[in-house]
Amino acid sequence: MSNSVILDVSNFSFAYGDVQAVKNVSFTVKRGEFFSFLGPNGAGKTTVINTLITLLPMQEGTVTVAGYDLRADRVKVRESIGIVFQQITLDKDMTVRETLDFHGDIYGMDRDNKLQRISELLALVELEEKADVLVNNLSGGMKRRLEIARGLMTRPQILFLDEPTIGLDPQTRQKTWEYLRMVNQEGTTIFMTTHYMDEADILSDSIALIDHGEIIKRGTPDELKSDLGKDIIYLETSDNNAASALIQEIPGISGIQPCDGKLLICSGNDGAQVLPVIIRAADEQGIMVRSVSLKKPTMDDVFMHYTGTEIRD
Ligand SMILES: Nc1ncnc2c1ncn2[C@@H]1O[C@H](COP(=O)(O)OP(=O)(O)OP(=O)(O)O)[C@@H](O)[C@H]1O
Repeated sequence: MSNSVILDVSNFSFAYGDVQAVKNVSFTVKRGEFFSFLGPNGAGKTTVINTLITLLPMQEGTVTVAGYDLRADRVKVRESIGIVFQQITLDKDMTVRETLDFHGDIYGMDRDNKLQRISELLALVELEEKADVLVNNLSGGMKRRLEIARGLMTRPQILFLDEPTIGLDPQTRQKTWEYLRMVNQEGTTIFMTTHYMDEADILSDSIALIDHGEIIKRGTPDELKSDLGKDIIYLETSDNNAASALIQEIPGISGIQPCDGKLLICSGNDGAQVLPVIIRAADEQGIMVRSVSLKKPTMDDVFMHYTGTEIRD
């Protein structure tokens, strides 16, 4: 394994009885990278992350985390990682400071190191003024920040976050993104699962798209978007099948597929020039165009293109 690879997943599969949740997945994450696992509900994200953080037993394949084998060195893996779960897992009867202190004790941190880290982390997540407030009396966003701080107590090499902003309001999501960026800039590798397109787009150096237990695409956000083409056209017609066959023949069209009653058309050329050609071709065949929209590719379009569906909430 090269030094720059901190997570190496090779031919990993996982089944819950008859349900094959993850199918022969392979990928690597580089040290220092902000990596996102993006996929709809039920895609297999939590199964992968829970295996990597040793909550689920390792089934098929080979995985190394921070250089440690996930089967042979589970304790070493645990010592190398921090975890922020999908659900809030804080003890509501502890104060903010006690939460961090207790976590340090569980991991056997010496007192000086622990106190130093608590003060650094309270500053990082801006909870200094809440240090002696009970968790029960914190807002949802503050709780999330405290969980991030707790995940960082032991200076993990990788911080794993499962849907870190689920259920948060837009402002608190933005704030959480800021903290995660800071953490990453301090050198911690981040492995995040999310089903929010914007979150993956804005934060990640690298994204793996997962659906039905398989990785269907990997790349930087820019690569994923530009791979779709220059422009995206959504078209609804009186006969989408016939229109699709027609449009495929038009030069510059790099992809076309049905999506929620419309056609998602990827154009390698300027969409504003391609669009009149499409409409004329449809008109000549007696196909009525009911609606049309033209836009630059976003992560939503990337997802629609590769899964043929919108994110399922
Ligand atoms: N304990 C379990 N027993 C049986 N099947 C399970 C169990 N946990 C998950 N599954 C199934 O495994 C598949 C993957 O689920 P998983 O929770 O990993 O997906 P996910 O992408 O994390 O979804 P979400 O975004 O909803 O958390 C789904 O089909 C799910 O129904």
